Amino acid sequence: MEIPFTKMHGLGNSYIYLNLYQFSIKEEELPDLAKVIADKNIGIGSDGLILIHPSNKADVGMRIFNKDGSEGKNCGNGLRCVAKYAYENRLVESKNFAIETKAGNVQAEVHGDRESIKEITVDMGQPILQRSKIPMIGKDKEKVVAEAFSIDHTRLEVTAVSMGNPHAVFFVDKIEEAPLTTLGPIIEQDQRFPEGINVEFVERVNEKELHFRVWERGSGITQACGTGACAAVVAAVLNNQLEKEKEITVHLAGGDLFITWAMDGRVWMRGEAKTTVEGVFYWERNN
Ligand SMILES: N[C@H](CCC[C@H](N)C(=O)O)C(=O)O
Repeated sequence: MEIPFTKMHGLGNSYIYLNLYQFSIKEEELPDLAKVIADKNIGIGSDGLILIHPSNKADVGMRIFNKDGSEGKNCGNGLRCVAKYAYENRLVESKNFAIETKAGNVQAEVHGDRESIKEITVDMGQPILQRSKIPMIGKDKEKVVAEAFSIDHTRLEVTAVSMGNPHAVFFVDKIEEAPLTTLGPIIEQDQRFPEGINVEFVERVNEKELHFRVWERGSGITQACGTGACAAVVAAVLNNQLEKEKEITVHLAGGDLFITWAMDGRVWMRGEAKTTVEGVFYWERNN
């Protein structure tokens, strides 16, 4: 099967993008396709697969699949890339339009002209803070903020935030000492998170900056995570480390994102999106 694709990334968080306005693929084939296409040896190599599809709920639709073939419900870096692709390829005419995700619609705006889009702003909506909606098991109190969380003989404090997809945020004194590779995969699968979890370690630099590293559910360490950066800023405000309404620079491994948790409760994300490769993937279903 010949599959036309575009590889794009947001701060090094790369996905293979398929334009389902051009062709279709069976639903049951998507997890296997995501695993193969994201594999650097037998596929193209990326953090996962993203579908850009016609929508009857918004101007354009996005679905995200992780490296392991599991489907996520939202993807901040993916949303910026989808917005760039949709505007450049005239799937939408306006610079400001709605994108459907499995977590609901978001509003995106591209900045710059069609030939040179500088950056994209996305209204990521309100974070979800109620334990049972993260989801996280335990006594269902309003929020999970700096809750004692022991794992693998290590005592941590977790703040849980959903941006349509679940995030466990842990504050550390020095980001370079964050136990990302040791505790990331264990926390991802911990039974306290019935649907798994994206894991972020965050260091507060000052009242307008955070350092950030992530172990993603279904993809492992990535260079950046847009929904994770939003969750980190929300968690920092909840822990009285930052204030609402200020634009925070989140320093991720792959670069900077600019996040604001506005007084009305909505989270705004601003950042780049890049196209790196266009081509055809030759998929033999048995590999
Ligand atoms: N990299 C994405 C998040 C992927 C989330 C996915 N790992 C999951 O929730 O299962 C981002 O930029 O927001």
